[in-house]
Amino acid sequence: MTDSRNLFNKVWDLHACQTLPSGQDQLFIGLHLIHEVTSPQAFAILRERNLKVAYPERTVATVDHIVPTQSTARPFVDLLAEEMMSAIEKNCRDFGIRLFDLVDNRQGVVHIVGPEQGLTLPGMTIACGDSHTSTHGAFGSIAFGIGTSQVADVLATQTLALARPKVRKVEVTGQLKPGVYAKDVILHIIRKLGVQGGVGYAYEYAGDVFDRMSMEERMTVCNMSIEGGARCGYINPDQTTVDYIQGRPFAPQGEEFERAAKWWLSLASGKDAQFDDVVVFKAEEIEPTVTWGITPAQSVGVKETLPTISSFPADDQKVISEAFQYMDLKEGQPIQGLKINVAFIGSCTNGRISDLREAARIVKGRHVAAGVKALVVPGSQLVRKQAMEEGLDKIFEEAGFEWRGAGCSMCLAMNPDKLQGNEVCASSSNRNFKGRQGSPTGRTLLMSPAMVAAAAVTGAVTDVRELE
Ligand SMILES: CC(C)[C@H](C(=O)O)[C@@H](O)C(=O)O
Ligand code: SF4
Repeated sequence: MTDSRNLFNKVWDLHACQTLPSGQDQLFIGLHLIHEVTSPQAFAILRERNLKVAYPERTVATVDHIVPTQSTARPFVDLLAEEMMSAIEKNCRDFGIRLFDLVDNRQGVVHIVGPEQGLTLPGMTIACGDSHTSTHGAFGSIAFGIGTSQVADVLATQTLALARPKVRKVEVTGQLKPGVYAKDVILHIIRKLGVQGGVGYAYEYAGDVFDRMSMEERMTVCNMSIEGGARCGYINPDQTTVDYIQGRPFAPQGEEFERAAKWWLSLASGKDAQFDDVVVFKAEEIEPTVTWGITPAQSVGVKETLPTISSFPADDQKVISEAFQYMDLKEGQPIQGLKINVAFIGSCTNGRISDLREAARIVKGRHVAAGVKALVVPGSQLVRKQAMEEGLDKIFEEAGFEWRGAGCSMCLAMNPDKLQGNEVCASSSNRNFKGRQGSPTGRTLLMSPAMVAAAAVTGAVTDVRELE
């Protein structure tokens, strides 16, 4: 008998304990990841109500947002950061939760660490008090961000009350052009479907382009699902998924692994799988993409000029002109050649080893442009170690980049790494909201790490293909 359910619905059905009177399902959560920003209040709720953590072995903690990337000496200079750090240390101790702290080389950005350690597996439900939890969907899991009170729910019950979203298949067919990366694919999808386009949906990314991608590229795509409004995004598990997981510390081993792998592959949406909606894009139409505005949908191909306000529907014109004003850019101007002040390579979107390799390849033998501050922040301590074994740190440093410790860094600037004044930052991260990078007037241009590298060495937005 063929199963016409897509992966999402198969995995959901397996984890739904019961339907609640509200119409929501009570969903069992296989893996709960926590970090220092959204967990303190949740533990406070537990303490207030005298509750225990139901399955402490199903929660894993790391620290990332507030971690300084230059010196991790304690106590941190920032007292609020020190308070959050001490809180997660105490909470994990008191409630028996595994914590990857700063002296543990498994520490890093939560969405880099889960997959790296083999905690993230296909067919799982994964929750974390962090919107970019969608990253873990790259493995064919249902993975989504939750709010602080839901973090408390998961800690206390290992379940959540949730309404089942619809599922949209987002297909990208054909072959990407050289110089076009996973980041460009997701920026293109968000540009076309909008930041609200995915509201009420889970996205299944399917088609040749995703089939050919490495796990790291798939994570880049799924990471930004939330920026397109989708609750989560996923890619069906295949041999690439299985190969990535094999041998990772928390993954099943030996015969158990073989059994698990068979099951993982069986979860993939079949040919007859049903979807609530299907959209199709052509890979050949995707260009190296750069955001120019204050939402991840406000982007253009590097060879394009910025849009005119009047080309948008009346309803959108206000926010578009607000974007032009904030970014201090003009309608119709080319994006290529726009001067930058800062280049940031890192984050849970693009802070993995393959991202650093690509950026280093562009940087090698070149130098950061005069007046540009450039930093590379590996997503985890293990990514950092791997990069150093490959000599990437030397390539970056010789080119004038700062080589930092692992953390969220300038993606969100809840730590000393911040933009100043109205600096323009070429950034490999995922959000370009007003003030996102730590200065209320700072300006962010999202792009692939290779494009950030190209901008760093030329001092302006540059088509990376011209540096090849
Ligand atoms: C701090 C955290 C709650 C936040 C998120 O939910 O995504 C952060 O990681 C971000 O990227 O904005
Ligand atoms: S790297 Fe950025 S997007 Fe990712 S968890 Fe940290 S702050 Fe959020």
